[in-house]
Amino acid sequence: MGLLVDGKWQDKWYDTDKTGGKFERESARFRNWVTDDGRPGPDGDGGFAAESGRYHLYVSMACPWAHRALVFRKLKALERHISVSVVSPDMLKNGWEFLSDHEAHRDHLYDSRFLHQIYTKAAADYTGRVTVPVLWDKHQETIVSNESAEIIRMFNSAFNDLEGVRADLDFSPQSLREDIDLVNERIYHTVNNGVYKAGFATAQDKYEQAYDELFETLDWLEQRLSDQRYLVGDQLTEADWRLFTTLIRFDAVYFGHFKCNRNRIADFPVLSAYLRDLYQVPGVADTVDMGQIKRHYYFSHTMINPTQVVPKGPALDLEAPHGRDRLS
Ligand SMILES: N[C@@H](CCC(=O)N[C@@H](CS)C(=O)NCC(=O)O)C(=O)O
Repeated sequence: MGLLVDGKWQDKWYDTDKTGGKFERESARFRNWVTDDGRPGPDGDGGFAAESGRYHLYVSMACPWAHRALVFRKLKALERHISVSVVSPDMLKNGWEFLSDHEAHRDHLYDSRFLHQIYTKAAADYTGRVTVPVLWDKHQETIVSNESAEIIRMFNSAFNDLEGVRADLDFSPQSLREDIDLVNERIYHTVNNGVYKAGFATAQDKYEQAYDELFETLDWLEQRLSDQRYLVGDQLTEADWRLFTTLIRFDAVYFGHFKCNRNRIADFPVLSAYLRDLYQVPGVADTVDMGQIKRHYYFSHTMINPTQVVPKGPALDLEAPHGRDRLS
C-alpha cells in the first residue's frame, strides 16, 4: 500500500499519527464528468461526451466504492458500452496490481503492471493515493473521474441515449434528490467510511467513536427499513446501492477484520432481509465476488492481519427469501 508523490510511487501506509490515530480519507482528485453531449458537468472540464466504447472502468472486485460502479454498469445495461479491467485482489507494496498472464486481472488497454501507471499516464506529476474505481477515457487517454459517488451519477443518466441502455431506470430522480443526499451523507460518514474509520484507527478512542456511530446508524436503519422497502420510500435509489456494497461485506470482513463486532448484519432481522432483497435484484449477484473480497482485506492489510490467513467463513445465505415485497 502506498501513494504517488510528484509522480513517484512510495510504499507507505496511511499516516494516522498526524490525526491522533484517526483515519481520514483523502478526497478524489479527478473530478470531470461524462455528459450526454460533452458539456462540462458540475465540476472539472468538458469534452467527455457519452459514446459507446470510449470509456473504460478500472475496478477491484473487493472494493465497496468500485462495486457501486459495477452495480450501476450492470443495472443500466452499460456493459457493452463501457469496458472493464479488474485488478488483482492483493494490494501490497506496489498498491493495486494487474496480472498480465491472468485474463481476469489484466489491464486490457495498456497491459500495465500497476494501477499507479494509469494515474501517471493521466498526470505525470500526480500526488495522492491511487484508488479504484477509475473511469478512463480512451480518446483523451486520461482519467475522467476517480470518485465513485460521481461515476454512478454519470452512469445513471449520461449514457441514456446509447442503444439498449436502461433509460427507464433512474436511481437519482430529481424529485427524490434531496432525500437521497440526506441519507447518503449520514451513511457515508458512519457506515461506508465508518467501517474504515473503525478498522484503520490506531487509537482506542478513535476506534470506539467510529464503532459507536456505525451501530447507531445501523440501529436507525433497522428502524427506518422496518416499514418501508427502500431507503427513500418504495423506489430503489442510489442510496440503496451505496449502502448495499458495505452491507454485503460486513459479516465476512468488517465484523472481524475491522472489529465492527457489536452485531453481524445477520443479527438485524430487517437489515439482513433488506440486504437479501438487494442481492436478489437480477444481475446484482454477478457483481459480488466474496472470494476476492475476503482475500483482499485479510491478505493485503498486513498490519491488521500479519499472518495473511484468510478466514473460511462465515456461511452466508443470501439467496434465502427476503419477504420484503409486502412493503411496496
Ligand atoms: N473516494 C473514492 C475512494 C475509493 C477508495 O478509497 N478505494 C480504495 C479501495 S476500497 C482504494 O483504492 N484504496 C487504495 C489506497 O487508499 O491507497 C471513491 O469513492 O471512489
